[in-house]
Amino acid sequence: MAFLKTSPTTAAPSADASTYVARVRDHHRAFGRHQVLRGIDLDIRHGEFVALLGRSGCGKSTLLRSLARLDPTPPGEVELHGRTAVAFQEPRLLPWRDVRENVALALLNTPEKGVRHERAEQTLAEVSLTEKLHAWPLQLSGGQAQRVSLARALVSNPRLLLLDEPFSALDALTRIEMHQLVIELWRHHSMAVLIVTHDVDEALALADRLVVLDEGRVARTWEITSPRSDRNPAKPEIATARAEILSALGVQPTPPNPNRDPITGELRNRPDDRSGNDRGAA
Ligand SMILES: Nc1ncnc2c1ncn2[C@@H]1O[C@H](COP(=O)(O)OP(=O)(O)OP(=O)(O)O)[C@@H](O)[C@H]1O
Repeated sequence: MAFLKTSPTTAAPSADASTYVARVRDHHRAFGRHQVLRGIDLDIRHGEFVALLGRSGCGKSTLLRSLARLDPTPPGEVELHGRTAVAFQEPRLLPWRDVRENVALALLNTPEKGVRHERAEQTLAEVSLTEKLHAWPLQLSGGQAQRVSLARALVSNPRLLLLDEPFSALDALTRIEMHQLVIELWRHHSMAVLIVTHDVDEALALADRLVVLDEGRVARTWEITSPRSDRNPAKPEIATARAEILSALGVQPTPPNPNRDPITGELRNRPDDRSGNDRGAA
């Protein structure tokens, strides 16, 4: 049974306009004489969850900004079929607006204030923040602020949600909660997601396809076919992909510890624990 399929191709399989939400073709981007993107080819299909990895400074955020239309892109290089929205590592909330207003501000094209507020309230309920509608951003925890940021991105019902290292400032347990939340939101909204992350395990836990950038191009992609509930890093298939991805990133892989809980990261059995509590029925 193939849990995991690795692909040596340099780009995603091509798709026609009805199947992709974004198509990037031979995309270049330079800052002065510094050429950052050198011919990116990437398709993102509707409803797909893609993780973008690469060494620091390789151009991940630059590509994300092109997809978000935050930077100018040459005609034909970045084609989008549907609305995009972005959430960044820092929640970037306006401190002088309450939580509901921060989310409603993403609906500037909706003239009726009551409708904006109603949609903001619905989206904040999806991220379990109904009780914080009238809180100020400074009163929120880091995880709550990031939930507001997600709600602000989702309220316009994007077809492509772009996440730029959204969880890297959060503690381990909050990150796990946020992973579960993002998967729920992704399923519920039937949108595509592109997440930029440095964390290979996060990418393996979340994404259907992992894309590694190197020297301004797509160096390699991995298609992950196993269900998310079955992506234990100790499994040989996942461990192999992990090692390949780390190698593509130029990192010496460390073997996964079979005694470490894949979800919480905690050690389940110490080496000297001979109680057999965790061995199950023979
Ligand atoms: N507005 C800008 N002006 C000049 N140089 C820029 C600008 N934005 C990005 N760069 C440069 O482009 C390169 C790629 O930056 P980018 O932020 O896309 O990398 P990254 O892969 O997201 O890095 P990291 O993982 O560290 O966040 C870097 O060398 C960066 O200094």
